[in-house]
Amino acid sequence: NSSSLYQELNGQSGLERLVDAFIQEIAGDEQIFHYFAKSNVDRFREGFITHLCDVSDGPCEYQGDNMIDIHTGMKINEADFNRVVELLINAMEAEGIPYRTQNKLLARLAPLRPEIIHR
Ligand code: HEM
Repeated sequence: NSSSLYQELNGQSGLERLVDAFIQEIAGDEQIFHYFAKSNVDRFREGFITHLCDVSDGPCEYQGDNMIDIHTGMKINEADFNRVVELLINAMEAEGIPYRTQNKLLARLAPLRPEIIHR
């Protein structure tokens, strides 16, 4: 299969729509929103889009801080990590991304978990 995950996610405009839907999910979630209460949404949006573009083999190189540095001090537990994954799945559902494609993206994000929780 020569088509990249980035293409399956409908490229740059698809990632922009996905991250906008993800931000909506976060904004409406009592369990998670407080983490982002003082964050710059535009910066998060740009960084998260570029990071997803990079991990899905798109034409981007994420040059932001690494996952450990960004999430250090947040003390994210497994339940909250899992909730954020759920919010991302909700966003992918809302965007009509096929189940198989959803799972491919989740499989690329799952290995990052130890860099994000208990920091
Ligand atoms: C696989 C899961 C995750 C990935 C790939 C990820 C990735 C990222 C990236 C790329 C950014 C930086 C955007 C930028 O400024 O360049 C970011 C920021 C952030 N992440 Fe995560 N994240 C994940 C899970 C989580 C979880 C579970 C939480 C909280 C429960 C969280 C909370 C935050 C917050 C609050 C920021 C903004 C920090 C700031 O204001 O500068 N993240 N994340």
